[in-house]
Amino acid sequence: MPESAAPGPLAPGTGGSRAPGRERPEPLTALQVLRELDTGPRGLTDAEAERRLVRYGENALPARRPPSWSRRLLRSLRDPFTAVLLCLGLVSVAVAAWGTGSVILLLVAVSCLLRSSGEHRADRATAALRASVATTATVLRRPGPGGPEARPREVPATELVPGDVVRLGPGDLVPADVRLLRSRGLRLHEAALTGESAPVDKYPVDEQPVDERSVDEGLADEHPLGAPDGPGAGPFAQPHTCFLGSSVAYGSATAVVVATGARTRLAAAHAAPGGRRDSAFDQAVHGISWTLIRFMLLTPPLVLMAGAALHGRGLETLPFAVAVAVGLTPEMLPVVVTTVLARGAARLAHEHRVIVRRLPALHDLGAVDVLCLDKTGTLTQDRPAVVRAVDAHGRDDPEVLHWAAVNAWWTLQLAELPTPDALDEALLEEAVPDGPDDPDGVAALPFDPVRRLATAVVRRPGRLGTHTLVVKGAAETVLERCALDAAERDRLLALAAREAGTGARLLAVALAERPARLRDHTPADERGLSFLGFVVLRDALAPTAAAALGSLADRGVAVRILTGDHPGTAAHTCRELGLDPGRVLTAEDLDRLDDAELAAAARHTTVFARCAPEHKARVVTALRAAGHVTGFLGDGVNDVPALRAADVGLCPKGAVAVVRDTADLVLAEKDLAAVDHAVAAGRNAGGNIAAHLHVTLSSNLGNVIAMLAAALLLPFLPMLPAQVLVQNLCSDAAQLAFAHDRPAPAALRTPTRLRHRGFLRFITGFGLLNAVADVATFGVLLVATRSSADTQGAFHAGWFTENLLTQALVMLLLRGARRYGTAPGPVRYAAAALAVTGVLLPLSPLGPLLAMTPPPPPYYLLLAAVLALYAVALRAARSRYDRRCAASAAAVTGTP
Ligand SMILES: Nc1ncnc2c1ncn2[C@@H]1O[C@H](COP(=O)(O)OP(=O)(O)OP(=O)(O)O)[C@@H](O)[C@H]1O
Ligand SMILES: [Mg+2]
Repeated sequence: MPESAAPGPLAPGTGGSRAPGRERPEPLTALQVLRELDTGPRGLTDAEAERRLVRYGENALPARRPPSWSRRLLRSLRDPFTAVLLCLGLVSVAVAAWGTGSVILLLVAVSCLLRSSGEHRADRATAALRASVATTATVLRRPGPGGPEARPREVPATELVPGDVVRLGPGDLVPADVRLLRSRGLRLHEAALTGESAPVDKYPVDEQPVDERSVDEGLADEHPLGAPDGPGAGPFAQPHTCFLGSSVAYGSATAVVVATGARTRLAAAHAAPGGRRDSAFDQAVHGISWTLIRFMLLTPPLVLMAGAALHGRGLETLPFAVAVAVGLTPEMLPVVVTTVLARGAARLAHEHRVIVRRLPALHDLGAVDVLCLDKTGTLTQDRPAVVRAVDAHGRDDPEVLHWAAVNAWWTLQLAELPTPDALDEALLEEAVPDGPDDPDGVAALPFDPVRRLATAVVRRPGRLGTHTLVVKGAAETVLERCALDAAERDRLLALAAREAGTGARLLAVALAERPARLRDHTPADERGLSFLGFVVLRDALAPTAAAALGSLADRGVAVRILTGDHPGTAAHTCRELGLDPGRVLTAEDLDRLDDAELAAAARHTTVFARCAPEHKARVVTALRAAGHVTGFLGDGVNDVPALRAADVGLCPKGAVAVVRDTADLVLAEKDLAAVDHAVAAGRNAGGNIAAHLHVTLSSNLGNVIAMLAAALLLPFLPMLPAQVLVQNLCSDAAQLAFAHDRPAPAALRTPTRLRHRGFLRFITGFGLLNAVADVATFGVLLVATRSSADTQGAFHAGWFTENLLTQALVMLLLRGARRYGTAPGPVRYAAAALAVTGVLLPLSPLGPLLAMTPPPPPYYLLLAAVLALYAVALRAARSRYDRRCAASAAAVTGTP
């Protein structure tokens, strides 16, 4: 292979270096590109592909490789709490408060280490499963130079090399940067590259651009998704090149690989594909974090100013102020979150073969209260079988099946689809029309889920000068294009509805004779057809679908079915699965509703039929806008926009590549019951994270308020900085138990959702209650330590003990007995250990080291009384809170 064939200068195919000075350089023709890459239309030989793999390396983006340890550690520093802690640590070091500084930096280091090891564990747990659903590419390769014809073959996408000839079909990820050689109705999703959400037309250099055609000949009204990208939309605006990071929305193509791995445009642009909006969890945690961080940043200056104004203290209070701010931080939050999610993900992978591709999605899944599902391939097996074929009067007619098979055969042959569509496969199982008396293919427009039609143009033997258009597709779509009067059309629609009502899938078939021509056939030609009949097919239910729907209902997850199929078929499938379909809304109905009306309708509608991809996404968006955390489970290329729109996207094992790449969770077994396990794991994780946050922040906030009050009133510091930090270390260690907690099964029966505002109200209320207990102790201490020799030391020791004991009480009482039952578990043990530490540490040899003196014995009696009162108040407040929550949850959710 000549040096000039290196993909660098050629990729991606503008030939720009040859035409300096010209505005839009003429792109190389397909033939020139093949020659430059030293390959041919039949692809590379196996030996040559191997040589090039050694030379160019694996076709993998640097960003996709698992991150190194150092990178992981650095990444965990980006967490806002960790960053603030780090700043506080540096401030302490700057004012030479070495003790405070080193404790804080130790906290940061431990938190980062624990966190990265959690992530590493989760990655390792899913690595093998990931490999089992890795992306493959359909490539043409030959055994040797003079050997037999090249055959399309699946290889892992990482093994592609420049010069490989690949085939692309609907739902495929573009596996590298490729130049188109041939294409049929190809449209790509380039959203991950350009942000443009509408699919973009792509065509080889030598062909007439599809967008010009569409204006000329009426294709524009066929594609409600809008006009394609114009020129000048950045580095990805090249109609004849498809870039890594995009995926095929419609149509098919044969293309030659021009650049792989790090040499692709995507790698050069340093873009990470598939960036998504914040999920419900991200938003909640983000909101809470920033409120707290504002508080934290405010605390030290407040303490300093108060100290200066009231007691004439100077900068020497800074370490104390910093320690108080640190006391407020839930510094173990990132660790608890990562550990909880990583453990949940590892267990799901191990026990139920579910791959969690984005860790926070697990928490989101726990909060999901509406799950949208597509029908074909998710609830059914997507292995349709032909039952019969009927003519316009419902009589059996083999001719209909024959023409449907002709359409399937020639769209498959001419569109060079890597894999046939399931319906086409079913037709071809009945008959392969490639005998000498069968028609010969001329052109094809493959099926796409927006048009819901596939057309083949054929030449029939003995009919010179005419072409036959063979059209098959959804009943309404085909009938609309037939030359029929309204009454006859209605009669046929009713016939279709009757068949669909039995759960059958339908394909309508129609023909048209047209004078032969050289010019391309377009959708505008699919008019005035003569109707032939229907092919009736049956698609069996997925064996575990009914059970999965049942358990979702038990868990309080409302189910919505969004399908491209006929409303009758969808409703019947629902009934078979034990779900009441109610009134079915069709895409036509949806188009008449504005967003608000749709959100209202989505509350009561279970089935949405005849959905184009955009309709599915619209329903999901409407549900989210109505306040539901919405999941989407789908398998086809028509599900991609909805998967992107949902809070959590899931897909079954058999999903097309782009869906597997978009989904947050992949079920690696063809077993829908795994969804139920995943939801339970999500709620488990969400519940633990929420419990941790509630407990930690309420007691932290209480402590800080009390500490500030004491700092204002006392002539000495209420606690020394070292004491605050040690107390903090003890409670942090105890908090880690939340990462290993096991909620009671009762807690997994409802979605777990963290709401920013409700949460802040909770911690303020319980924080104030905690502060009241602290201030009461403060009074008790002043009385008890009055006669002590070392008043300050005894006061500090007394308060240290009280702080840890209240914290232990909060851990036990605030996480909710209902959610966690009364069985002993990690949190109980941790709380007990914390209480014991609180009592014994000031009495141990460590006490004097931290400048603490044992308080007088009567103090413990008084403290016991304060704690008993506090426990009673805490219990009562928590029960009241639970009752109010239950009432408002019922009012908000209703039955969506
Ligand atoms: N290969 C095909 N050729 C012609 N028509 C087809 C083909 N595949 C599907 N159709 C028609 O288009 C309709 C919609 O198909 P689409 O793929 O959008 O949804 P689906 O697979 O039935 O449903 P779901 O969205 O639940 O997966 C089908 O009901 C069928 O009538
Ligand atoms: Mg599907």
